[in-house]
Amino acid sequence: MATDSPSVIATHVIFDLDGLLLETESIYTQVTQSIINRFDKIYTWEVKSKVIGKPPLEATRTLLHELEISSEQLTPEQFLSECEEGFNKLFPTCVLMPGAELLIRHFHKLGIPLALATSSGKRHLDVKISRHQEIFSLFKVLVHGEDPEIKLGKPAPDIFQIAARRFPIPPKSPSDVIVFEDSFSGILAAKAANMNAVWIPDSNNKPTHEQIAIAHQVATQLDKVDLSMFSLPNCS
Ligand SMILES: O=c1[nH]cc([C@@H]2O[C@H](COP(=O)(O)O)[C@@H](O)[C@H]2O)c(=O)[nH]1
Ligand SMILES: [Mg+2]
Repeated sequence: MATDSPSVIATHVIFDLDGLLLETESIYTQVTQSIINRFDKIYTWEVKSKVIGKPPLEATRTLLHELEISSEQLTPEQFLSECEEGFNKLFPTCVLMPGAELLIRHFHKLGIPLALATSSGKRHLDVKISRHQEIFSLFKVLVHGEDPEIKLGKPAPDIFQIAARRFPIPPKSPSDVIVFEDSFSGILAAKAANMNAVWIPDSNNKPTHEQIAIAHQVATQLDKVDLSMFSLPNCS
């Protein structure tokens, strides 16, 4: 029988980190551009949209391939090591994305348990959240990209499945989980985990119609997501 009421009743939430909760993507862009300048390359959003969300080595391989920089010119490992100086200087300064704090506190008040699932390595994760300890203390689970249980990074589902398993009381089904992501790799990973995929792409990232159709919902900002489709009250 047809019904207007939503069929999903979400009980658990998993958030991505970079570009979703924290404004770190401009830092990645700035540091990357400073390194590829010597090859006369530009880090466009067309390239960046294929890179974001993947674990560091995989992301760097994609980057160098897309920019046609050969491993004779620069290896992925050399690139990552050159990034460290800029990352160490800039990550501690990163700020929360608009709506992030409001939505996190909204779920917390509703008693919905929260997990963080980031492709970022452990040390970078710690530096990024160092200025935001209070808000990240509301998360029950933190999974970073170097977790030994992760066999494959996003767009594979591993990181979201691991995060779901680690909740003190895990969800009864993956379809009870909402995943919030800013990258298309992350949306594919959430879908592969059979979870609800909510996409908040960067305003510079122009998703195709085919990509939009894959997400359960696409919104411009975290506090503008319509939670009624998951049987939850919206942020006021
Ligand atoms: O311009 C970039 N943005 C993002 C990444 C990669 O994307 C990850 C962000 O993952 P997430 O959004 O899943 O936290 C970073 O750790 C990094 O591996 C990158 O390499 N370059
Ligand atoms: Mg992200």
